[in-house]
Amino acid sequence: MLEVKNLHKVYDGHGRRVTAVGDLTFSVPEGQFACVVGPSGCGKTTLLRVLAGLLPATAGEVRVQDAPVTAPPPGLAVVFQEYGRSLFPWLRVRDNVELPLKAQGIARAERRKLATDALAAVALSDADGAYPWQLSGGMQQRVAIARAIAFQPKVLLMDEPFAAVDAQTRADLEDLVRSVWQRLGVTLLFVTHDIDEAVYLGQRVIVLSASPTTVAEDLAIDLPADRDQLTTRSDPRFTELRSQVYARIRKVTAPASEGAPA
Ligand SMILES: Nc1ncnc2c1ncn2[C@@H]1O[C@H](COP(=O)(O)OP(=O)(O)OP(=O)(O)O)[C@@H](O)[C@H]1O
Repeated sequence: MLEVKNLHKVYDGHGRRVTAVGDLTFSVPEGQFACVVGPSGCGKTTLLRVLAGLLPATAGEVRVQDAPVTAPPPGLAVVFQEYGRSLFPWLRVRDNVELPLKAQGIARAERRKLATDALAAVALSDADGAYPWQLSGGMQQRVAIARAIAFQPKVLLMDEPFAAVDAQTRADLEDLVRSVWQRLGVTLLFVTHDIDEAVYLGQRVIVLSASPTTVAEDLAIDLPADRDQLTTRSDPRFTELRSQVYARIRKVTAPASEGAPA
Protein backbone atom coordinates (compact mmCIF):
# COMPACT_ATOMS: atom_id res chain seq x y z
CA MET A 1 0.00 0.00 0.00
CA LEU A 2 1.28 3.44 -0.98
CA GLU A 3 -0.19 6.75 0.09
CA VAL A 4 0.72 10.21 -1.12
CA LYS A 5 -1.08 13.01 0.73
CA ASN A 6 -0.77 16.62 -0.35
CA LEU A 7 2.84 16.05 -1.38
CA HIS A 8 4.68 19.27 -2.12
CA LYS A 9 8.33 19.37 -3.08
CA VAL A 10 10.45 22.43 -3.71
CA TYR A 11 14.12 22.29 -4.68
CA ASP A 12 15.85 25.32 -3.26
CA GLY A 13 19.50 25.98 -3.83
CA HIS A 14 22.10 28.12 -5.59
CA GLY A 15 19.59 30.95 -5.96
CA ARG A 16 17.19 28.70 -7.93
CA ARG A 17 13.85 27.65 -6.54
CA VAL A 18 11.91 24.97 -8.41
CA THR A 19 8.51 23.70 -7.37
CA ALA A 20 8.81 20.12 -8.59
CA VAL A 21 5.56 18.83 -7.09
CA GLY A 22 2.62 21.16 -6.40
CA ASP A 23 0.00 19.23 -4.49
CA LEU A 24 -0.20 15.53 -5.15
CA THR A 25 -2.64 13.11 -3.53
CA PHE A 26 -3.30 9.50 -4.52
CA SER A 27 -2.95 6.04 -3.08
CA VAL A 28 -2.15 2.65 -4.54
CA PRO A 29 -3.81 -0.31 -2.80
CA GLU A 30 -1.94 -3.48 -1.90
CA GLY A 31 -1.02 -5.54 -4.95
CA GLN A 32 -2.10 -2.98 -7.58
CA PHE A 33 -0.05 -2.24 -10.72
CA ALA A 34 -0.27 1.53 -11.24
CA CYS A 35 1.51 3.47 -13.99
CA VAL A 36 2.37 7.16 -13.80
CA VAL A 37 2.72 9.30 -16.92
CA GLY A 38 3.15 13.03 -17.29
CA PRO A 39 5.05 15.69 -19.17
CA SER A 40 8.82 15.86 -18.91
CA GLY A 41 9.94 17.64 -15.76
CA CYS A 42 6.60 17.26 -13.96
CA GLY A 43 8.25 15.60 -10.97
CA LYS A 44 7.83 11.86 -11.61
CA THR A 45 11.37 10.99 -10.52
CA THR A 46 11.05 13.36 -7.57
CA LEU A 47 7.87 11.55 -6.50
CA LEU A 48 9.62 8.17 -6.62
CA ARG A 49 12.63 9.48 -4.72
CA VAL A 50 10.40 10.82 -1.95
CA LEU A 51 8.49 7.50 -1.81
CA ALA A 52 11.80 5.61 -1.66
CA GLY A 53 12.93 7.72 1.29
CA LEU A 54 15.84 9.16 -0.69
CA LEU A 55 14.54 12.74 -0.60
CA PRO A 56 12.49 14.58 2.06
CA ALA A 57 9.11 16.11 1.17
CA THR A 58 8.81 19.88 1.61
CA ALA A 59 5.23 19.44 2.84
CA GLY A 60 2.64 16.68 2.92
CA GLU A 61 3.18 13.05 3.69
CA VAL A 62 4.01 9.80 1.97
CA ARG A 63 3.32 6.41 3.58
CA VAL A 64 4.48 2.97 2.54
CA GLN A 65 2.87 -0.09 4.12
CA ASP A 66 1.05 2.18 6.60
CA ALA A 67 4.22 3.82 7.92
CA PRO A 68 5.35 7.39 7.20
CA VAL A 69 8.47 7.43 5.02
CA THR A 70 11.46 9.06 6.70
CA ALA A 71 14.19 6.74 5.36
CA PRO A 72 14.26 3.93 2.74
CA PRO A 73 11.29 1.75 3.83
CA PRO A 74 11.88 -1.92 4.54
CA GLY A 75 10.30 -4.10 1.88
CA LEU A 76 10.60 -1.49 -0.86
CA ALA A 77 12.79 -1.91 -3.95
CA VAL A 78 13.49 0.54 -6.76
CA VAL A 79 14.58 -0.11 -10.34
CA PHE A 80 15.95 2.98 -12.06
CA GLN A 81 16.42 3.72 -15.73
CA GLU A 82 20.17 3.94 -15.45
CA TYR A 83 20.99 0.27 -14.97
CA GLY A 84 24.56 0.99 -16.00
CA ARG A 85 24.96 3.06 -12.86
CA SER A 86 22.83 0.94 -10.55
CA LEU A 87 24.93 -2.24 -10.87
CA PHE A 88 28.41 -2.49 -9.38
CA PRO A 89 30.84 -3.19 -12.25
CA TRP A 90 33.37 -4.95 -10.00
CA LEU A 91 30.81 -7.47 -8.74
CA ARG A 92 29.65 -10.47 -10.73
CA VAL A 93 25.97 -10.69 -11.62
CA ARG A 94 25.18 -13.09 -8.76
CA ASP A 95 26.98 -10.88 -6.22
CA ASN A 96 25.11 -7.81 -7.48
CA VAL A 97 21.82 -9.65 -6.92
CA GLU A 98 22.88 -10.91 -3.48
CA LEU A 99 24.23 -7.60 -2.20
CA PRO A 100 20.98 -6.13 -0.77
CA LEU A 101 20.23 -9.53 0.81
CA LYS A 102 23.63 -9.49 2.49
CA ALA A 103 22.90 -6.00 3.79
CA GLN A 104 19.67 -7.38 5.26
CA GLY A 105 21.63 -10.05 7.13
CA ILE A 106 20.13 -12.99 5.20
CA ALA A 107 22.21 -16.18 5.65
CA ARG A 108 24.44 -17.30 2.77
CA ALA A 109 22.48 -20.42 1.77
CA GLU A 110 19.19 -18.49 1.66
CA ARG A 111 20.84 -15.68 -0.32
CA ARG A 112 22.09 -18.15 -2.89
CA LYS A 113 18.65 -19.68 -3.28
CA LEU A 114 16.89 -16.31 -3.65
CA ALA A 115 19.47 -15.11 -6.19
CA THR A 116 19.32 -18.38 -8.16
CA ASP A 117 15.52 -18.24 -8.34
CA ALA A 118 15.50 -14.54 -9.30
CA LEU A 119 18.10 -15.02 -12.04
CA ALA A 120 16.11 -17.98 -13.39
CA ALA A 121 12.96 -15.80 -13.40
CA VAL A 122 14.66 -13.29 -15.71
CA ALA A 123 16.28 -16.07 -17.80
CA LEU A 124 19.82 -15.18 -16.75
CA SER A 125 20.89 -18.34 -14.95
CA ASP A 126 23.78 -18.75 -17.40
CA ALA A 127 25.11 -15.26 -16.77
CA ASP A 128 25.49 -15.42 -13.00
CA GLY A 129 29.30 -15.45 -13.14
CA ALA A 130 29.60 -12.59 -15.66
CA TYR A 131 30.35 -8.96 -14.86
CA PRO A 132 27.63 -6.42 -15.75
CA TRP A 133 29.80 -4.76 -18.38
CA GLN A 134 29.99 -8.06 -20.27
CA LEU A 135 26.21 -7.99 -20.77
CA SER A 136 23.94 -6.12 -23.18
CA GLY A 137 21.80 -3.22 -21.93
CA GLY A 138 18.67 -5.38 -21.82
CA MET A 139 20.50 -8.11 -19.89
CA GLN A 140 21.82 -5.55 -17.39
CA GLN A 141 18.30 -4.31 -16.84
CA ARG A 142 17.19 -7.90 -16.24
CA VAL A 143 19.90 -8.17 -13.58
CA ALA A 144 18.52 -5.01 -11.92
CA ILE A 145 15.03 -6.59 -12.01
CA ALA A 146 16.41 -9.88 -10.60
CA ARG A 147 18.02 -7.95 -7.77
CA ALA A 148 14.67 -6.37 -6.96
CA ILE A 149 12.83 -9.72 -7.17
CA ALA A 150 15.37 -11.54 -4.95
CA PHE A 151 14.77 -8.91 -2.30
CA GLN A 152 11.10 -10.06 -2.24
CA PRO A 153 9.72 -6.54 -1.94
CA LYS A 154 6.20 -5.72 -0.88
CA VAL A 155 6.40 -2.52 -2.93
CA LEU A 156 8.32 -2.03 -6.17
CA LEU A 157 9.00 1.36 -7.74
CA MET A 158 10.22 1.50 -11.34
CA ASP A 159 11.43 4.72 -12.93
CA GLU A 160 11.40 4.50 -16.73
CA PRO A 161 13.26 1.21 -16.50
CA PHE A 162 13.12 0.42 -20.22
CA ALA A 163 13.79 3.83 -21.72
CA ALA A 164 17.27 2.87 -22.89
CA VAL A 165 16.63 -0.54 -24.49
CA ASP A 166 15.57 -1.47 -28.03
CA ALA A 167 11.91 -2.08 -28.92
CA GLN A 168 12.00 -5.89 -28.91
CA THR A 169 13.87 -6.08 -25.58
CA ARG A 170 11.46 -3.54 -24.18
CA ALA A 171 8.45 -5.66 -25.13
CA ASP A 172 10.09 -8.73 -23.53
CA LEU A 173 10.89 -6.78 -20.35
CA GLU A 174 7.32 -5.44 -20.16
CA ASP A 175 6.00 -9.00 -20.21
CA LEU A 176 8.61 -10.04 -17.66
CA VAL A 177 7.52 -7.28 -15.28
CA ARG A 178 3.85 -8.22 -15.63
CA SER A 179 4.60 -11.87 -14.90
CA VAL A 180 6.77 -10.93 -11.89
CA TRP A 181 4.00 -8.68 -10.58
CA GLN A 182 1.41 -11.43 -11.02
CA ARG A 183 3.65 -13.99 -9.30
CA LEU A 184 4.80 -11.86 -6.36
CA GLY A 185 1.59 -9.93 -5.75
CA VAL A 186 3.73 -6.84 -5.21
CA THR A 187 2.35 -3.28 -5.17
CA LEU A 188 3.92 -1.67 -8.23
CA LEU A 189 4.30 1.98 -9.19
CA PHE A 190 5.77 2.28 -12.68
CA VAL A 191 6.81 5.62 -14.16
CA THR A 192 7.05 5.87 -17.93
CA HIS A 193 7.07 8.42 -20.74
CA ASP A 194 5.40 5.93 -23.01
CA ILE A 195 1.58 6.08 -23.04
CA ASP A 196 1.20 2.72 -24.81
CA GLU A 197 3.49 1.10 -22.28
CA ALA A 198 1.47 2.55 -19.38
CA VAL A 199 -1.83 1.25 -20.80
CA TYR A 200 -0.36 -2.14 -21.71
CA LEU A 201 1.16 -2.70 -18.28
CA GLY A 202 -1.09 -1.09 -15.70
CA GLN A 203 -4.39 -1.76 -14.00
CA ARG A 204 -4.52 1.98 -13.69
CA VAL A 205 -2.84 5.01 -15.25
CA ILE A 206 -2.29 8.17 -13.22
CA VAL A 207 -1.73 11.20 -15.47
CA LEU A 208 0.17 14.04 -13.83
CA SER A 209 -0.13 17.67 -14.85
CA ALA A 210 2.81 19.87 -15.78
CA SER A 211 4.61 21.46 -12.86
CA PRO A 212 3.41 22.45 -10.21
CA THR A 213 2.22 18.88 -10.38
CA THR A 214 -1.20 17.55 -9.47
CA VAL A 215 -3.16 14.45 -10.57
CA ALA A 216 -4.81 15.43 -13.88
CA GLU A 217 -6.54 12.09 -14.46
CA ASP A 218 -6.78 8.72 -12.79
CA LEU A 219 -7.91 6.10 -15.26
CA ALA A 220 -8.82 2.45 -14.58
CA ILE A 221 -7.42 0.15 -17.29
CA ASP A 222 -10.17 -2.40 -17.77
CA LEU A 223 -8.29 -4.66 -20.19
CA PRO A 224 -8.23 -8.41 -19.50
CA ALA A 225 -5.60 -9.51 -16.96
CA ASP A 226 -4.01 -11.88 -19.47
CA ARG A 227 -2.18 -9.55 -21.80
CA ASP A 228 0.12 -10.15 -24.71
CA GLN A 229 1.85 -7.77 -27.03
CA LEU A 230 -0.16 -8.67 -30.13
CA THR A 231 -3.67 -9.34 -28.85
CA THR A 232 -3.80 -6.61 -26.21
CA ARG A 233 -2.32 -3.87 -28.37
CA SER A 234 -4.76 -4.60 -31.18
CA ASP A 235 -7.77 -4.66 -28.83
CA PRO A 236 -10.08 -1.71 -29.71
CA ARG A 237 -10.39 -0.96 -26.00
CA PHE A 238 -6.58 -0.57 -25.82
CA THR A 239 -6.75 2.02 -28.60
CA GLU A 240 -9.59 3.84 -26.83
CA LEU A 241 -7.71 3.97 -23.52
CA ARG A 242 -4.45 5.13 -25.07
CA SER A 243 -6.33 7.89 -26.94
CA GLN A 244 -7.89 9.03 -23.65
CA VAL A 245 -4.50 9.18 -21.92
CA TYR A 246 -2.93 10.88 -24.95
CA ALA A 247 -5.67 13.53 -25.10
CA ARG A 248 -5.25 14.22 -21.41
CA ILE A 249 -1.47 14.58 -21.71
CA ARG A 250 -1.88 16.96 -24.64
CA LYS A 251 -4.24 19.04 -22.56
CA VAL A 252 -1.87 19.28 -19.61
CA THR A 253 1.13 20.14 -21.79
CA ALA A 254 -0.70 22.64 -24.02
CA PRO A 255 0.17 26.32 -23.49
CA ALA A 256 -2.48 28.06 -21.34
CA SER A 257 -3.72 30.09 -24.33
CA GLU A 258 -4.35 27.04 -26.54
CA GLY A 259 -8.06 26.36 -26.94
CA ALA A 260 -9.02 29.70 -25.37
CA PRO A 261 -11.55 31.78 -27.29
CA ALA A 262 -9.95 34.30 -29.64
N1 LIG B 1 18.32 17.93 -7.49
C1 LIG B 1 17.58 18.89 -8.06
N2 LIG B 1 17.82 20.19 -7.80
C2 LIG B 1 17.07 21.17 -8.34
N3 LIG B 1 16.03 20.96 -9.18
C3 LIG B 1 15.74 19.69 -9.48
C4 LIG B 1 16.49 18.58 -8.95
N4 LIG B 1 15.96 17.43 -9.43
C5 LIG B 1 14.94 17.78 -10.23
N5 LIG B 1 14.80 19.14 -10.26
C6 LIG B 1 13.77 19.89 -10.98
O1 LIG B 1 12.50 19.45 -10.53
C7 LIG B 1 11.59 19.32 -11.63
C8 LIG B 1 11.06 17.91 -11.69
O2 LIG B 1 12.12 17.02 -12.03
P1 LIG B 1 11.92 15.44 -12.15
O3 LIG B 1 13.23 14.85 -12.59
O4 LIG B 1 11.33 14.92 -10.90
O5 LIG B 1 10.84 15.34 -13.31
P2 LIG B 1 10.43 14.12 -14.26
O6 LIG B 1 8.97 14.22 -14.46
O7 LIG B 1 10.96 12.85 -13.70
O8 LIG B 1 11.21 14.49 -15.59
P3 LIG B 1 11.51 13.57 -16.88
O9 LIG B 1 10.18 13.06 -17.36
O10 LIG B 1 12.13 14.52 -17.85
O11 LIG B 1 12.44 12.48 -16.43
C9 LIG B 1 12.36 19.77 -12.87
O12 LIG B 1 12.07 21.13 -13.10
C10 LIG B 1 13.81 19.61 -12.48
O13 LIG B 1 14.63 20.56 -13.13
